[in-house]
Amino acid sequence: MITMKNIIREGNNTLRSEAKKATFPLSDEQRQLAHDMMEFLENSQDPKIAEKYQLRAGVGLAAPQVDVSLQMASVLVPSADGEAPLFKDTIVNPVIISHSVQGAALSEGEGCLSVDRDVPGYVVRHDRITLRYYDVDGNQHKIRLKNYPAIVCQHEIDHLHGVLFYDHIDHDHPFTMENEDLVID
Ligand SMILES: O=CN(O)CCNC(=O)c1cccc(Cl)c1Cl
Ligand code: NI
Repeated sequence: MITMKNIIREGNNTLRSEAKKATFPLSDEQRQLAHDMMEFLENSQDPKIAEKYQLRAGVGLAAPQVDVSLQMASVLVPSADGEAPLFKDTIVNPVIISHSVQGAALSEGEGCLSVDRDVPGYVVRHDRITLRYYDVDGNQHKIRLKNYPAIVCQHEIDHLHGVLFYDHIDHDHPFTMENEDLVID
């Protein structure tokens, strides 16, 4: 199972590299990694398991964060009411093919398992995206996401291109937003 010791931190070059595009069929090792990444997210969102293994909670995890330079990220965005997740899948070779002009940022800012410090500020992203990706079986998907799930997928896609959330924060005006941009609770 993946635990915090498997997650690389700032200073490791893999985190700032362009991850390699996956080719299909994925190797057994790559399929196992996808399983392990999703399992980590489920574990990290279970208070008992997270406490037992000292896991920081996450709603996404990208392969570069476990030192694998591959364009693959698992996303598990729970719903507020404990029903079906807002989005759950492992996205391979994801591409944002269109997006809203309107931006959005989480009111709480963002955090990252690869960044061992709080970096306050609004991370302004696209509020709505059309995402094309492949699942681990090589099936192509084209989906539209908005608000929280859209923001999480953008955070993960950034990891595949060596970008970290605080790269988007304007450190002179960390909590300034354009008029039309949304602040999401
Ligand atoms: O790349 C994934 N992580 O670093 C896992 C830890 N961070 C989060 O779960 C997280 C927290 C807040 C906002 C966003 Cl957008 C995300 Cl993604
Ligand atoms: Ni992250």
